[in-house]
Amino acid sequence: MNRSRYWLVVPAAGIGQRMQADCPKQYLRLDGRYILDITLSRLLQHPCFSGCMVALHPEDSWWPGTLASTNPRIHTCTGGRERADSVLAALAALATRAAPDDWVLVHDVARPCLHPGDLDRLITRLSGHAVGGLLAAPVTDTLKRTRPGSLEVEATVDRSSLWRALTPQMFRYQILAEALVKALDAGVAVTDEASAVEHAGLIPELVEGRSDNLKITLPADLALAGFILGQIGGGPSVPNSENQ
Ligand SMILES: Nc1ccn([C@@H]2O[C@H](COP(=O)(O)OP(=O)(O)OP(=O)(O)O)[C@@H](O)[C@H]2O)c(=O)n1
Ligand SMILES: C[C@](O)(CO)[C@H](O)COP(=O)(O)O
Repeated sequence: MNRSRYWLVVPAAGIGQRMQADCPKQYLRLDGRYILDITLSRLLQHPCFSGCMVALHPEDSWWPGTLASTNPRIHTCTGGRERADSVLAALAALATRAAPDDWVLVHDVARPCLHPGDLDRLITRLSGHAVGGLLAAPVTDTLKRTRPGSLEVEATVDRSSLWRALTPQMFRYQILAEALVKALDAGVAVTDEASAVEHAGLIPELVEGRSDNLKITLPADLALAGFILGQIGGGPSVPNSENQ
């Protein structure tokens, strides 16, 4: 019987530099709701989570105005300089509650369009796995490689085994915490959890996810996310009951 519990970690300490808005992008609104509230409420609709840790920027002044801040299931910690530092801070904040073999699902606050079917499939597929893995979407465009620092095409790249890494990324607590520390100590660029786990010599598994699990990054992404949410359903507010 699988006795591992499931914890949710949401890195939300970014400043959204590429969005060029007058607030961090997670505090922009879609249909009147903060992106952060939409993302958290979609995740917490799943009944598996024992708790949720959100990493916030040390100078975040928007959080107290969110719906999520009133939810007793959601806890916060101070994030770090890079995304990986924020994830590690959230894992440290969960250290007294999470067991080594428990699962941690890490999901970008900037991905509000996660489909509940994808979340459910990720959890179901990986629950018996020793390490964990991530949602990913196959690359569908023809890919070009340029010469470094130029726009001259050097080659067309074979895309048949290339995937776009999405979130959630789901790993055993101890494996992930140790892998992140090791990778950061080694100065490895850790843009997602899987890259740290790979650096530790372990093999994450991909679970195919929907390509519309968009990470809001540039100004044009905002309208697109609004459209996608309209298609897949915005979802109700964050449920308030704790699942222990
Ligand atoms: N120091 C950081 C940097 C990023 N993030 C989070 O990591 C996720 C993915 O990062 P990205 O899309 O790059 O967000 P930003 O860093 O906010 O954007 P930008 O790079 O344009 O500044 C986001 O949920 C972001 O809030 C974080 O928690 N801590
Ligand atoms: C974790 C991630 O969302 C996977 O696609 C991504 O790596 C976040 O960071 P990025 O700097 O925006 O690539």
